[in-house]
Amino acid sequence: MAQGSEILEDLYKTIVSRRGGDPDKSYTAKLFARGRGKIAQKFGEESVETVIAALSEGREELTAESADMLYHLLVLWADCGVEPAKVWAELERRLGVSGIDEKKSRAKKG
Ligand SMILES: N=c1c2ncn([C@@H]3O[C@H](COP(=O)(O)OP(=O)(O)OP(=O)(O)O)[C@@H](O)[C@H]3O)c2ncn1[C@@H]1O[C@H](COP(=O)(O)O)[C@@H](O)[C@H]1O
Repeated sequence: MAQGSEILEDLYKTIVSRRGGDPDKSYTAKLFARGRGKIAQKFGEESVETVIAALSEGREELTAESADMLYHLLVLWADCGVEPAKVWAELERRLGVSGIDEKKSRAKKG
């Protein structure tokens, strides 16, 4: 099975390729045509559905809702021109930095 990041990179490429496509043939093209507000709204809805699945449904539902949420997040990144590699780099930069320590250093700065 492909690595998670490879799947997300491939999906991102597919999503970008749908820009300007036929909204009757591609759900992604339909989302792009409806604009960033709609894409962000769909991501928000899928995020809430993921929370509901985690709190009151089973692992299968949580898995499916997580996939919906990730797909819509990638459409949002594509619409905003954020490449997945940028996000991987940010996550890599944070590797080994405790979230607790990072928050403390922010409090000192502020
Ligand atoms: N991973 C996904 C994916 N996950 C969810 N969805 C679609 O997201 C939609 C969510 O349904 P909703 O009823 O919530 O959304 P909606 O119909 O816009 O509802 P409203 O907001 O209009 O009320 C469904 O049509 C799902 O099929 C996805 N559509 C596409 N992909 C991937 O994107 C690729 C390209 O898809 P197309 O652009 O459709 O060719 C596919 O091969 C998949 O790999």
